[in-house]
Amino acid sequence: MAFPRPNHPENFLDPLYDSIHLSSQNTGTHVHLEWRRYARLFRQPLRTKHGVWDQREGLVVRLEDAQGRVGFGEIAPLPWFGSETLDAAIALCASLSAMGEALNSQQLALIPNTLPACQFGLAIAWSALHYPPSQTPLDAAIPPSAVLLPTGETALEHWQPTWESGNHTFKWKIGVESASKELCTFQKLQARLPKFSTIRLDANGGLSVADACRWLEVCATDERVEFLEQPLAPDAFTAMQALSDRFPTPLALDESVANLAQLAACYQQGWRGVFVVKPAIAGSPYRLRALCHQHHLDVVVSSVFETAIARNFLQTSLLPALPQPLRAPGLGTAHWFPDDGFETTDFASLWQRLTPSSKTA
Ligand SMILES: O=C(O)CCC(=O)c1ccccc1C(=O)O
Ligand SMILES: [Mg+2]
Repeated sequence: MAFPRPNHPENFLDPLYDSIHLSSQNTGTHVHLEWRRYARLFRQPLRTKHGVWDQREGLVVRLEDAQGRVGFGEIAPLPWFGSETLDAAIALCASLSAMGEALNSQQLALIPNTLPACQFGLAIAWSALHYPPSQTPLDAAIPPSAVLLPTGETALEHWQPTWESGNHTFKWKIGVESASKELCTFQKLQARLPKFSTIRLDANGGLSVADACRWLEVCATDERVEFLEQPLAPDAFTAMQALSDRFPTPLALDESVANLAQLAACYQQGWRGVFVVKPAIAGSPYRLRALCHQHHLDVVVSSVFETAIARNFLQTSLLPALPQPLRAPGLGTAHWFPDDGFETTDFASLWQRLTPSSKTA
């Protein structure tokens, strides 16, 4: 069983479900929470409009119930993208773990929407308690992930191994240097990428309307461009609607839809383009799944550089539960890290290597 069924007690994190079913015998079962910090250096820093990022920090969480069952989860906040901070996540974990025997599914279901990465991380740990993580998705065909290329000219030398490994969708960051310089580099990239590749351009909200138009004019002449992601800042929603009406290349929202409330709001305001969703910072994965089905959203499930714990959940549980057919997920980021042991699917051994939180908090 890859994903809790609608109607199943394990769907407890759905607030609607909770209000109806929290009286079930499940509520009384207490769990014990522990968490440990991790930090991973990138092989090379990632440059985006938001700045230079050189280290991914997060938490691995571990739930154990009275029967000795164990489930691992991961809290990987991205504060510069609008999620809570790592300190806020640690404070929540400290307060939940201090509850001792009083901690049960009800408290986990009450994590506020201001802590979306915590909602996600503890939901997947709860799920893993009941359904041991599998290594393979059960029912759906998951296309190979898009692979994130280095920013700038370095991309020109880095796409080939990806192509040879069978991933033909590339993602490239723009909006970092001047549009003229980046358009020039893009021309070289266009000349080198094979005919049957797919290109995603991600501006991280960093373009002016004028530069976005220059990019979209170029994109219109290259059918390999799948979409232009977040050309303008999130507050320029109306201008992005206007751009998407004016040019043939689809636009995708990312920063604009960092959490579930923003995702629902953009849909309500009429966005029918692509939604790049980062489940690890969006909130409850059950509510995310429900929203995607309810509105038939055109989503790309995207990485926030999580470890194998969160990524395994995305690949084996969430992706198969989303509306099919799927766009290529944006989970091709593991190659950004050296061989540091965080890509293992032996979560217990990963946990063992981390320092207990009493020594770091
Ligand atoms: O979506 C992908 O394909 C890769 C992930 C990615 O680009 C990303 C990773 C971490 C933080 C922000 C972003 C982003 O899409 O802006
Ligand atoms: Mg993006």
